[in-house]
Amino acid sequence: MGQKRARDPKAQVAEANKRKKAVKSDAASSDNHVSVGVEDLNWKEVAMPDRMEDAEGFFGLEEIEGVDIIKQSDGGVHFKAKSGKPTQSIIKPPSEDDGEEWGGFSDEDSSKKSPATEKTPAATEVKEDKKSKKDKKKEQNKAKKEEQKSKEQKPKEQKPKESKPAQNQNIKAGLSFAALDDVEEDDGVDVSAWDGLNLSPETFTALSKMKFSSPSAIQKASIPAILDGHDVVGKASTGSGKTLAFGIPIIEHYLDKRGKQGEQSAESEKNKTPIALILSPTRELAHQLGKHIGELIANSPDTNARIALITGGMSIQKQQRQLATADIVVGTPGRVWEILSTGTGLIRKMQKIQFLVVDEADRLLSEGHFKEVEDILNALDKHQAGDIADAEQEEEEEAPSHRQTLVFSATFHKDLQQKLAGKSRWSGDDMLDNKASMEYLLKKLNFREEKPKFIDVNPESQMAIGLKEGIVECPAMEKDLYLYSVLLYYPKNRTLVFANSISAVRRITQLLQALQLPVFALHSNMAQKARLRSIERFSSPTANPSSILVATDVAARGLDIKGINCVIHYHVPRTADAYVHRSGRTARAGESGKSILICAPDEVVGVARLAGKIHAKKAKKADGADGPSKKVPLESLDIDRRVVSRLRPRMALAKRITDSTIAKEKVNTEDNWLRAAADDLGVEYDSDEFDQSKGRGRGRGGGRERRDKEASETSKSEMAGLRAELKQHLSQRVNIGVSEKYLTAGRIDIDALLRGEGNDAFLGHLDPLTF
Ligand SMILES: Nc1ncnc2c1ncn2[C@@H]1O[C@H](COP(=O)(O)OP(=O)(O)OP(=O)(O)O)[C@@H](O)[C@H]1O
Repeated sequence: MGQKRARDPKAQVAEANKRKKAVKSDAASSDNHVSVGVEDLNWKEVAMPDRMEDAEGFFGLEEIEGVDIIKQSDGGVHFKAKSGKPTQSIIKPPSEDDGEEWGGFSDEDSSKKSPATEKTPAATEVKEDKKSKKDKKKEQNKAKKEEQKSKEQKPKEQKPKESKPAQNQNIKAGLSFAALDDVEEDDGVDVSAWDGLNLSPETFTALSKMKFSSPSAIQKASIPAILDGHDVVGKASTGSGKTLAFGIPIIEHYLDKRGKQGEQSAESEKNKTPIALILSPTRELAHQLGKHIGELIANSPDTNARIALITGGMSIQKQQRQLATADIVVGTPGRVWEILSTGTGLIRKMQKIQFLVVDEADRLLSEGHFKEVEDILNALDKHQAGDIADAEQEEEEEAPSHRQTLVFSATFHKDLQQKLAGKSRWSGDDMLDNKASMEYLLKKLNFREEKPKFIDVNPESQMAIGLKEGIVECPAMEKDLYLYSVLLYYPKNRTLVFANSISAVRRITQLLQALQLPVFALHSNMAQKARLRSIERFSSPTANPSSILVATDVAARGLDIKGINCVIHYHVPRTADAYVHRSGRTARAGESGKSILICAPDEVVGVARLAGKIHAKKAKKADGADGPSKKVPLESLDIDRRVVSRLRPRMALAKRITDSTIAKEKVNTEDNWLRAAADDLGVEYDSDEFDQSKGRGRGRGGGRERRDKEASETSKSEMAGLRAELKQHLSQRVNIGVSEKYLTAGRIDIDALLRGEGNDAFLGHLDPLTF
């Protein structure tokens, strides 16, 4: 095993005398268990690469062969000769040069300077030093493979408990000395549970550093299948690690390919083709996928796979440049197609990908992305094609693909699932209706195998194990008030609130802002930078722990934000799948979390049906009988009505402020638009006249328009008055009359209030909410 270090001339001088002593005493000993310090080793200068462009990183590097590393209790490292080798073979022999100051680089091989070096027992290694770079690489690869092999053969119980696998991987051939420093600080975890998945040492190191001590069920099942070259359709609950289930095999393929090709020359770098295309339904998810796989790469020593992020809302030119040298492409279908179709030779490059990943497949293959996904798939499979004209040629039967197709989601429709699993036939006739169009795309995925491997690790439930589900019933017109109450009941919780429309997201955000809660918005009408900023502010570790993100379903899929403890459905989700994905933003990676539906009386039946559908299999199993389940999966949460009614005045004021602000914005936008139109026509614009001609205030919808107009006419001073009044309310007690405690302007810590302070009487019965 070889080691490298950065050469430090000063340290050489300082250690010279000490080294002489150590050399003498160790040379006298024939015991190969003797350990020596870093400066006692017989370091050899690393040969310069053939091409000067590759030289960066080689200057000043020295290496040594045949040593084992011994970690010291004080965190430092010592070295000993590998078993069977004498200590002398690794230590620097006493030489006249020892006391000399290092004079910088010279054309001469430093090993030639000292005749003594040539006579040492380590002379064979000096010769090895002169070997061609190619030979060295070969040896390194061989050593790496052997190391990996011996690791796999090693029975588990022989493995040390803590940190060892990471260390073993870190100290492999070819690592820089800086990486060795990392070993000392390495607080990685034992990753022996990943044994048997046939992963590279680099990936072991990365997993250890990322503290992923064991694979999740979907990772354990999918990784070997993908590494074996199968097409895989993977289904597993939200937050169960699906990204790395396909991310790890992609990186393994990258490492393998790199190992076979050796060092990338500048030329091959220019002609390089990506190995994977990962398609995601939303920009945020694409960014997250890139980040997550990027973390794996960053923690994997000597792994420089490049990721190109191809999503809307960002500079096309930059993305085109990134794509030219990318190993992995992650993107949304619209932008990916835009770039592929306008670039030169990009389609041809992309046709060589080894992996096509369709994440959140049931959404990606259905909603809104149909045309672009179809275009991309068409282009990927036209093997003789070099441009779009070819890609758009008439349909022809395509040969099975050389690439692997990996399709992942937490939810697949039953019949879609059966088709993916090859259990039912594709219908050729009805491909034009809506539902069939998804089938059409699935067929277009062009799996390389007749039946992809269908891996469903949680057939009973799509919901995460640590998730608790509750429902709060309230009058239809009081959802705002109940939302506010629930938020107050859960202080110090990072909460994601889902609404069904962009306008509702805007309104709720403003309302909660007026109530002085730390709230951010996320919807698809926001500029991309603002979207990312909202997520960043909501999720950053330094963010207020009570942060609230109000979002449309753009945030429902895939987003992995640490520390979301609670998901609130302000509007009932439109489908059972949407409920699963929304709720899946909490209770991720084995954590616990709560999902709360705020429900008007007329929504209850629909919700019960939805919940029944999701929990059907699980409930049946619990009941131990066939037929409809008797168990109600959602827990009904009672909020003390007295608390709610005390909050009502705050809410009324906050609503008036919000309605006025929104109405003003609306009137301004309308006015600006009409003014511009009148300008274009060369006529004078009079808003009152326009209102009269439009019949504002009369007929259907007139009441609403009148209210909007009135709200928009709230004067500045009236607004200031409302704000002052609200401020006063927020600072007042919401006192039921018994306790001295009160709900303050912010959000009270009810747990703290309950701890030994006897506030049940004040806040009423709170137990059901602590589900
Ligand atoms: N083996 C592991 N051990 C511990 N944590 C893991 C492991 N693999 C992944 N994670 C973590 O689990 C979280 C969820 O992973 P990921 O986003 O891949 O889930 P998912 O199954 O794709 O979820 P969704 O269906 O919502 O998209 C991430 O924070 C990730 O870092």
